[in-house]
Amino acid sequence: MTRLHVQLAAMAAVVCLALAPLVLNPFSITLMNYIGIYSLVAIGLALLTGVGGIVSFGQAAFVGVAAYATAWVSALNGYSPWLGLVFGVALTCAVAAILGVVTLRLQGHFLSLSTVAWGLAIGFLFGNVEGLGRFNGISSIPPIRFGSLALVSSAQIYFLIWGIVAAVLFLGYNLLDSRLGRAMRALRGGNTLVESLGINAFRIKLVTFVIAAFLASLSGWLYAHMSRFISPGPFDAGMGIEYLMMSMVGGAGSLLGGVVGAAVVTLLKNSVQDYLPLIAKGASGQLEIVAFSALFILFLQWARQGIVPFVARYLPKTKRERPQPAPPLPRRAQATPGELLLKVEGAERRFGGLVAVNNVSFEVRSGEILAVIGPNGAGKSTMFNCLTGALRLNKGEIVFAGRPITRDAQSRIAKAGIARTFQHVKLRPRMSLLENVMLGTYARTRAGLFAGTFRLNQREEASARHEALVQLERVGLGEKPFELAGNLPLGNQRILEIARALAADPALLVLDEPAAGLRRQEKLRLAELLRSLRADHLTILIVEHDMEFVMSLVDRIVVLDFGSKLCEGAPAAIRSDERVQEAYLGGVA
Ligand SMILES: Nc1ncnc2c1ncn2[C@@H]1O[C@H](COP(=O)(O)OP(=O)(O)OP(=O)(O)O)[C@@H](O)[C@H]1O
Repeated sequence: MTRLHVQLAAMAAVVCLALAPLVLNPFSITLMNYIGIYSLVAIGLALLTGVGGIVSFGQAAFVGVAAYATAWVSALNGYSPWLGLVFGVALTCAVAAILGVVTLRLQGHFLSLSTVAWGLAIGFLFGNVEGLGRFNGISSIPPIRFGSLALVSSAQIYFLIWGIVAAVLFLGYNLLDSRLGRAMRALRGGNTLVESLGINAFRIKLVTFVIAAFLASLSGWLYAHMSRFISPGPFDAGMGIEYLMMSMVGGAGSLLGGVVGAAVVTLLKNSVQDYLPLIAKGASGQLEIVAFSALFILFLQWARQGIVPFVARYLPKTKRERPQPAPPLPRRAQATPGELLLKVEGAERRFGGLVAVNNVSFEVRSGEILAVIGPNGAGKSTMFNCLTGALRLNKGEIVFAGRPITRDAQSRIAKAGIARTFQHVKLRPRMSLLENVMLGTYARTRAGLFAGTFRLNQREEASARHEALVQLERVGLGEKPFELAGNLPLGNQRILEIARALAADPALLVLDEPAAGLRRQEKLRLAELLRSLRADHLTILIVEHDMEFVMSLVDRIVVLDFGSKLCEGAPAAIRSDERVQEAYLGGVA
């Protein structure tokens, strides 16, 4: 399947949607309108929950904020619904930004629970504010107007609703395929991965959160002016759960899944309401919820990943063109070989009473490969994490390229030129090799939200794509750039991480046990790659267990034992040092 096929399918869908009001009865058109309105919220949730991994139960509250805002502006104060749109969107985004700043630093379940809390709180607010009509709501909301044309009938507002849904899908897919979108898709890999790429994880979460709220606000605005009456019910916590259900049914992480999920849940609910009274006379009110929940549980059992990803598995994959040469991305000024690049002075890190790193000092000079070795628990990883900003030192100082970085955030350290790999590989398995490596170019590129959504980033994207391909070829993985990273064997996954780090154009490459879990042939390939990188004057700091691997590769070695530096020197000297043999090498030396 080519890009042309995808475009033709999208055009066919647009034509079908455009013709639908001609063949559908008014009831079905109204149902379609609701599906469109719900889709906007579910697309936002696909971004927030499916892509970003932030489970929110509170989106209905954002729909409500915009619906009440526009009703207040237009019905209670007599201004245009368009002013209501501006006010509703601005207010919702502001509320989301404040809630996001307060809650998005929470981790895991606590974050989701906080969405329940504010979802409930905002929902209750609507029913208790005198000026918003309490539980009676606000009526006589005017219709949206285009000049003299008022969108009164459901067939009239249909085109506006679905026009917005189509635009949101188009722009949303542009966004996902951009620098910012890739950063959003990396969020599920955890903060450490994201920050190690020079990305401010909190800022990306906040942007994603506000975008989802923005889409909910569009939905709220349309809802208020379509139904012309609002009350707290449609914005309560129950509806918040339903939106989440829609995005999961359609396929969390798939924007199109948001639309499919909204359609399936709305139609299913409608059918349950229609047919249940025939089966259980009299008790249908409560049974409806039971029947609906049972269907959802069955769905979770059998098609957990959602409808769109399930169907997509059986469709032919879109063929992509190999990236073409493009103007290179900016490069950083590299230190001259032999120049002092990194200086660690009196580093100390404690965990409670345990001193994991104790008064450790060493230097790395530009162009060399330095290994930090030591027995299990010697403090290598802790030292490594302090260097990259994942942990803070309790005492001591780290100076990189002449600048103290001791208290810098991880993303700032990454931007300064330290690129890392992980002991336990951190890749995005559902992203291609090329996209994984493109993540490494984040700090070298600039395109933001606007440029990404409106495709004003194409020159920079072409450069980033080509840079990623160059790095893939450099490490020997250039043959199948569109393969999914999760399909690679472990050895190649480790090498792919190195390519991603190289795409950042680092001044210092830090590798955390790169040979762990590799077979002999894979280790030889890795050593060959690292030698070729040294030939390119790259500076490498390596934490490794495999002595054979380290001895034949590196220029100097620092040995840690029980958190302290035991000694430092060339591999031959370290190999023959009795203290090292005793502490660590044992029979290997
Ligand atoms: N987050 C933590 N909380 C408490 N103790 C920790 C933490 N991280 C590490 N430690 C302790 O600090 C000491 C040094 O651990 P570290 O992981 O840095 O050693 P290492 O040399 O990397 O070991 P390995 O080779 O097994 O990875 C160990 O005693 C470890 O138990």
